[in-house]
Amino acid sequence: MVKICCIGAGYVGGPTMAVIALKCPHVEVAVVDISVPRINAWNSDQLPIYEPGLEDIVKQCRGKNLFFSTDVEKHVREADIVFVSVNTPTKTTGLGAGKAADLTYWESAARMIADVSVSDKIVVEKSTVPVKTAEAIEKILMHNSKGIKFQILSNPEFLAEGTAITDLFNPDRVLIGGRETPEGFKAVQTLKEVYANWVPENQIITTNLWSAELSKLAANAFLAQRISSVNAMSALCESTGADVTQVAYAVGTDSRIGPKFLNASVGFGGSCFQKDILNLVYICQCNGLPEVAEYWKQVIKINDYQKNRFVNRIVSSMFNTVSNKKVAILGFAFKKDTGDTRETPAIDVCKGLLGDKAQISIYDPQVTEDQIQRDLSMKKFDWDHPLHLQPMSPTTVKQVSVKWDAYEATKDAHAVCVLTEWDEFKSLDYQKIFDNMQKPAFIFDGRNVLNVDKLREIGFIVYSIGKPLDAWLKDMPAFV
Ligand SMILES: NC(=O)C1=CN([C@@H]2O[C@H](COP(=O)(O)OP(=O)(O)OC[C@H]3O[C@@H](n4cnc5c(N)ncnc54)[C@H](O)[C@@H]3O)[C@@H](O)[C@H]2O)C=CC1
Ligand SMILES: O=C(O)[C@H]1O[C@H](OP(=O)(O)OP(=O)(O)OC[C@H]2O[C@@H](n3ccc(=O)[nH]c3=O)[C@H](O)[C@@H]2O)[C@H](O)[C@@H](O)[C@@H]1O
Repeated sequence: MVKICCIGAGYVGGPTMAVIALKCPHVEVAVVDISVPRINAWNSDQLPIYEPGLEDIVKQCRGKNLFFSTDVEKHVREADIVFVSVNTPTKTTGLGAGKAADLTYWESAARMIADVSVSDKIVVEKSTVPVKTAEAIEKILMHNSKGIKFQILSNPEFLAEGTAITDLFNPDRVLIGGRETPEGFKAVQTLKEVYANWVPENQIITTNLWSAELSKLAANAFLAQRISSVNAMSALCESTGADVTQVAYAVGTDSRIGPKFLNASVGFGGSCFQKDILNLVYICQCNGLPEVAEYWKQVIKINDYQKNRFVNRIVSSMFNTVSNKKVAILGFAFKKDTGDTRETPAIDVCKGLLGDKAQISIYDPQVTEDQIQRDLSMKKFDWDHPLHLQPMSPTTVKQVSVKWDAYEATKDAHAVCVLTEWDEFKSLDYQKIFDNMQKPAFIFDGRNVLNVDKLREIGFIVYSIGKPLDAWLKDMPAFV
């Protein structure tokens, strides 16, 4: 029986390995992690991450050919293929701080693999890493290997949170990069055979190592660039009376451009887009390509601009101050169908409003109060380290309260902001919400999910990203 071990039981390691276990009953899969609470949760009824469809698969396979364990060394030693899916955060100090990828966790995993191995292994980069990381990993493994042979493959993951299981079941492609040597080709073939259990062969792309590593950074950069492009247009739409949804539709029907990923928003979030682009920018700078670096940096700048613009729009609409006003935040996760808050635009919007002394009342169907308080008090990039290295008990931000109900959160509020596109926000009773709010009652829709005409009929002053402005908003000084 082929044995697979995955180091890192996170948003990627957990779902990816669960699907491999489901699709390959003849393969034994162990997912290991240094975080005891995380592994305990994987072995319980309350999985550590919320992902539609995941629980069913884990229940089907756990204890049969899918195991979660903190005994990292044992499972690595026994495995034929070792996936490494650990954190690759942005460096916060030292050389490349604020841009470069911090490979501390990757390096320690590689050293441990070299230490404990007693047989040849294929080591697979599943984490997103800077191009040429495989070279460094190879050096660590080779210099510590006591004669054991390792083949390094790059097999970046393209799943998106909230749709991870369907993405893994029907990936647009699986990408495998390896050394162009007989041993390298053989290793690529071995991994290809695993995926071929459910992915059509013509969708399994094989490349050299560097192309695979760079393609992952490139794909995320292209995706984020689309959002920044449409968000840049949204600002122009508001100034001109064009409607960004209509513009995006008209542009997206061009088959060369395509309709997906053109939803204007309060800004993109998630653990990877910003981190990976910053990393790309750093790599370009290190390779003497400042113009290319500047080009990609602009994607982040527009994203920051969009988040600031949203906060400024709220404050300027509300007589230029939100001091002591209650602002209800609907949605804190970085997108719907996930409880993940990493780099969610809600953090920046809330911090911006808190900076203007607002009282904030937050409701999200999947995010806990502890997580929200943690996010609002944590330093930039601290969130992307293993749990046990994060601040233990967050300082409570006093002007923030967290509710378990949208009606409770919006009661007596001066304004409501929709920051995540949860489906349930579309069908709330907005008449009831309006009746219980201070007047004038404002709604700022950062996701363009609400029925603007209906809200205006009820009496709300409505702002929707990239849509023609209410007369009220037009008359307010444009601090945006
Ligand atoms: N979250 C996502 O949707 C995607 C993430 N990625 C990439 O995958 C990688 C992992 O991301 P996530 O799963 O989101 O992170 P995560 O933070 O959810 O999981 C990483 C896990 O690795 C564990 N870990 C760290 N060092 C370890 C070590 N030395 N030994 C054992 N366990 C260790 C941590 O405790 C943590 O549970 C990152 O490089 C990310 O860029 C790629 C595609 C999608
Ligand atoms: O490397 C990664 O981590 C992953 O990053 C993204 O996946 P994810 O961040 O989970 O979610 P997306 O659906 O891409 O959304 C990212 C952010 O962009 C926002 N977004 C997305 C699409 C859109 O049209 N507009 C928009 O504002 C979302 O609300 C969210 O905040 C990519 O889509 C995955 O392919 C990739 O594997």
